[in-house]
Amino acid sequence: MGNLEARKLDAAEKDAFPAVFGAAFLEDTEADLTRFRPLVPFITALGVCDGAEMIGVAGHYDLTITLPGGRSSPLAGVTTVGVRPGHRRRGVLSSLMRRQLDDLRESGVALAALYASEGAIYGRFGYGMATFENHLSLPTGARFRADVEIDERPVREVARDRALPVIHEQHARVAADRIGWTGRGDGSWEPLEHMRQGRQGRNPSRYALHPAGHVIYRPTQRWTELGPDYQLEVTHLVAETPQAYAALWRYLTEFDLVRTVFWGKAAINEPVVHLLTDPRSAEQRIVDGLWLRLIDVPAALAARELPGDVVLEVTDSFCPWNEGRWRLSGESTTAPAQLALDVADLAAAYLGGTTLLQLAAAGRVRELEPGALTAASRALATDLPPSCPDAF
Ligand SMILES: CC(=O)SCCNC(=O)CCNC(=O)[C@H](O)C(C)(C)COP(=O)(O)OP(=O)(O)OC[C@H]1O[C@@H](n2cnc3c(N)ncnc32)[C@H](O)[C@@H]1OP(=O)(O)O
Repeated sequence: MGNLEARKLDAAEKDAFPAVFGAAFLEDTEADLTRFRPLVPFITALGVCDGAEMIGVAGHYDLTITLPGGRSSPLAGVTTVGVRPGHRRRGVLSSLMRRQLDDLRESGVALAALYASEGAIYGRFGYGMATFENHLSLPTGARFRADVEIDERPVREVARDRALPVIHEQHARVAADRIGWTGRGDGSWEPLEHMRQGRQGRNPSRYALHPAGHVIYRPTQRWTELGPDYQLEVTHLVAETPQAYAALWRYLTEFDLVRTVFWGKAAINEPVVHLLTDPRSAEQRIVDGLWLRLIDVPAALAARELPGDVVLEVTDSFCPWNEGRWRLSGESTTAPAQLALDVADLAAAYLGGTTLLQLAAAGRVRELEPGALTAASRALATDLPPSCPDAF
């Protein structure tokens, strides 16, 4: 194998991009590639070639993310990372990550985030687990408490093209104050959502609108000797009020033929559990969600406008420009460090999804001056945990 240097792909080279990504995920039939191609124009793509053959790719979308405090920050939504089987464990991914983070730094983006296919891949590149998601299942017929208030205006099934404008408006209003929610301004959301529909034999999505919320879901039809055993898989559920939220869940849990409603991207504190007479009827499993990378530590800290003034000693072996002492405000300092941590752990705590106290309990954060750990942990913590309902 020759030179493994990653480089930016021009428009013509990007034609090869879907086939490499598809090969990496063993999803490269013509139908797979056709579904994926409309996304390519939205992706800033990097590739690694072995001679004339492209063997590895990585890309990103230009997204935004809502930070604690309500500010929206640019976010590189890292996506479509893959190396062809037969070319792995020789540094192709490392070369792609190197180039991607260098390019993003040069373009002035302070944050990158991704969903990891496997949990052991991205920590070495300075990504930390910043949000968690809840694989939540509810049996249909789960009873709501008698005092739950429901916005009784009807929920209606609507065709995709009529639903999307309403969905985008509702999402934008709600996303503005939900920590971790990504913005859809680059136009990639619609082709992404469309691409997922037929993926891995899934049924098309259905769109149900309420005047103050919506749910997008996919049914799976199954019949057993005892009758129907359908599942509804929610992919998006957005409500502008608690009463609309209750209306959407009632809609989902009262479906004829359906036995289970599943949502893989529920929040870890998903309010539906508090609507139920028997909260145990909700099955919940917490897994990692967004992995966040602070590409520019001082800019990222400044964007959060944190209270308190603790001095952090940050290590970052993959992006050494971040190493050094930083105040929580993002200002560089020569004052003695009060807390020492790696950039991946600062990223994990950055949106409030993990606290520094939790990380310290695992030995990942060292307190150098008494009191500094609690002060910094409180400064970064948020009242509600972050979540991110969009996949990319
Ligand atoms: C955001 C997303 O798109 S996530 C999707 C990621 N893609 C996939 O899962 C598709 C299937 N897998 C692949 O295409 C490849 O195996 C990749 C992209 C995960 C890794 O590519 P490679 O070129 O083999 O990685 P590379 O050789 O640069 O490995 C760098 C280091 O990460 C480690 N590593 C790589 N992949 C994995 C893994 N899946 N699990 C654990 N460690 C891994 C390597 O062992 C190596 O460690 P070292 O530095 O200690 O030797």
